[in-house]
Amino acid sequence: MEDHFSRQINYLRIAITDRCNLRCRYCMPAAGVPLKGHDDILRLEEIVTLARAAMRIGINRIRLTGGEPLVRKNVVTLVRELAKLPTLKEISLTTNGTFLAGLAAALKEAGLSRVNISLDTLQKDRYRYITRRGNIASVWQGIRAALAVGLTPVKINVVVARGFNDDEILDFARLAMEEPLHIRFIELMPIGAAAASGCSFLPMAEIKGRIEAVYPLEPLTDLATNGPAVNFRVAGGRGSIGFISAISEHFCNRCNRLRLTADGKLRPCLYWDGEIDIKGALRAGATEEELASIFARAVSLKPAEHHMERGWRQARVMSQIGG
Ligand SMILES: Nc1nc2c(ncn2[C@@H]2O[C@H](COP(=O)(O)OP(=O)(O)OP(=O)(O)O)[C@@H](O)[C@H]2O)c(=O)[nH]1
Ligand SMILES: C[S@@+](CC[C@H](N)C(=O)[O-])C[C@H]1O[C@@H](n2cnc3c(N)ncnc32)[C@H](O)[C@@H]1O
Ligand code: SF4
Ligand code: SF4
Repeated sequence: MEDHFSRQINYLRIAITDRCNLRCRYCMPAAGVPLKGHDDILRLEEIVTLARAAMRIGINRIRLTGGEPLVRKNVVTLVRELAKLPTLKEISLTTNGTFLAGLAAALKEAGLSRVNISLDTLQKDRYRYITRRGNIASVWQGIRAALAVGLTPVKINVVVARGFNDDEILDFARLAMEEPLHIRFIELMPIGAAAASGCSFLPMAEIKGRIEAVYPLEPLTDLATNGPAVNFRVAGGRGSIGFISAISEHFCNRCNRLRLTADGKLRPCLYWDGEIDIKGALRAGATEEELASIFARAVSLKPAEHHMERGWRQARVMSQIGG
């Protein structure tokens, strides 16, 4: 369905849980966030019903996120049920990768198309510092498993902050030379815990400049995605590189998405705080057609662009929105 700014909205990001086994400094406070009660979270069959309704307004790609989507029980069953939706073209997943090794084969078999895996450092001790508890070896096992079972292209999400991990930009670029991985450098957004984390913004032009000084980049258009990244091939490399510059060069003019939070709110935009309580309508007995009209209303409320320069005054943190 087209929105008021002639953008085709065909992609739904579903946060299937607000829980996470990690506490990445730019995403969540150390103590975590107050979690929703069991009854407040959408049940798996409710997620499938809402996804089916979303298909009626032209959604044909779904990404599961969170929180950490792989801590949700029965995530494989959810993927299997979603994969049965006749007009769905793709189901993908954004994960921290720590539980992926044990689930990759089952997820692939259930119908998952591909995974994006978050990894902000290649250093063991720094990984534990950034995530406040994670074990980097488990992420690498997840990456290897994803490649082995064909959850490809495997994309690695690297949020870059000055003085935090920017000394590893070239190490990540080298990874794109050596491995069949798509490495995406992401500008830090001032959402949720980011401001209080002490992490400081590094503009994409600087990140890209540092890479290009060593590794020549050629524009790449054939990567299967309409997402926010601008992509490049690294001359002579096995992988590729993408840049997600949400602040310095935002991509809102080609926005294609809606978000559904774990507690059943539709968010027309990552940044704006306007939310529609679609869970309330679902539990009050709305028909699929009525639910589809709520999705259509969310599309009609999409803003032209974000205003992250105004900072963040909302109660939600990134893990509650799904990124
Ligand atoms: N500003 C903004 N950032 C987004 C949006 N969608 C995703 N991001 C950010 O982009 C980064 C990567 O997100 P992913 O979950 O991997 O999703 P994606 O980049 O859309 O995925 P692909 O379909 O593989 O391109 C995260 O930091 C997200 O918060 C968006 O609509 N607006
Ligand atoms: C909120 S996480 C949820 C999925 C999963 N737990 C993971 O980490 O991939 C989704 C994405 O948002 C990114 N993210 C979180 N906070 C961010 C921020 N302040 N700015 C930019 N990206 C952020 C994460 O790095 C991750 O790639
Ligand atoms: S970025 Fe993902 S893994 Fe890290 S705390 Fe947020 S939700 Fe958890
Ligand atoms: S910030 Fe909002 S309008 Fe911009 S790309 Fe993200 S969801 Fe779309």
